[in-house]
Amino acid sequence: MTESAIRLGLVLPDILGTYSDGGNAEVLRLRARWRGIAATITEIGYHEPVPSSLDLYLLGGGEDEAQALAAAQLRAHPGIQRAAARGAVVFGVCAGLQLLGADFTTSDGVRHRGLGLLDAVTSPGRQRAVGEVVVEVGAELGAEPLTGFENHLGRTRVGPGARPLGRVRAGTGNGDGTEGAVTGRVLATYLHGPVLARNPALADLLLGWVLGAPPAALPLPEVGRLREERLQAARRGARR
Ligand SMILES: NC(=O)CC[C@H](N)C(=O)O
Repeated sequence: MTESAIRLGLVLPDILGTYSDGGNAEVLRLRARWRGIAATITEIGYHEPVPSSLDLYLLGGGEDEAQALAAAQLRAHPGIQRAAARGAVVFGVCAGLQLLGADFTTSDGVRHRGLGLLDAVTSPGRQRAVGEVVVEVGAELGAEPLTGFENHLGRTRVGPGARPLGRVRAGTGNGDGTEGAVTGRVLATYLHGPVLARNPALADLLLGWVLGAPPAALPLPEVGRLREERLQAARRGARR
């Protein structure tokens, strides 16, 4: 990062905005600000140019049709792909995860090309995955279990060019016991919440990638207590 402020890009919030995933940008901005680091959010609307100059791009969830529109738009205006090639961070949620992959097939059976930033392919499952999710993640991603909720039909196969974020302990995730995908600085998950509000360690991991070093600790005991409650509730639900 060369500038003093972190430049966050909220990609197509007008069509990729289900379940308040846009809140992830706000969480990053606040967690930077609480440490005295300025951050700006650029909303990149449909039909607007997609800048390649930002530090971190966020893509949220969306219905099949919105997702197909978004993929076509972002392939035609490859600002994110150019930014990723020079090391910018890209973070996707649900439809965002699916369209960062090589391709995805929507529920009508139509296959769409993705942005090709993740070695992942998505096809429709037999039924929608809806509910709370708990994911165990490894030390390289902070080792804190992830919590969130999911609502998607697609099932995602992560290829050898990427790796899943972790193993599902409750819920469906990718559909094969794994959840999400990561390669280099491109990271994506099925979890809504907004997921970065529920999982501050994941928010700080992304900020650390932008800053070049992990940000200073930010103790917020209330957030920790809420997390513990949600994790316990989801685990209890999974045993039922
Ligand atoms: N919540 C979402 O983003 C849904 C993604 C995709 N349309 C699916 O159903 O699989």
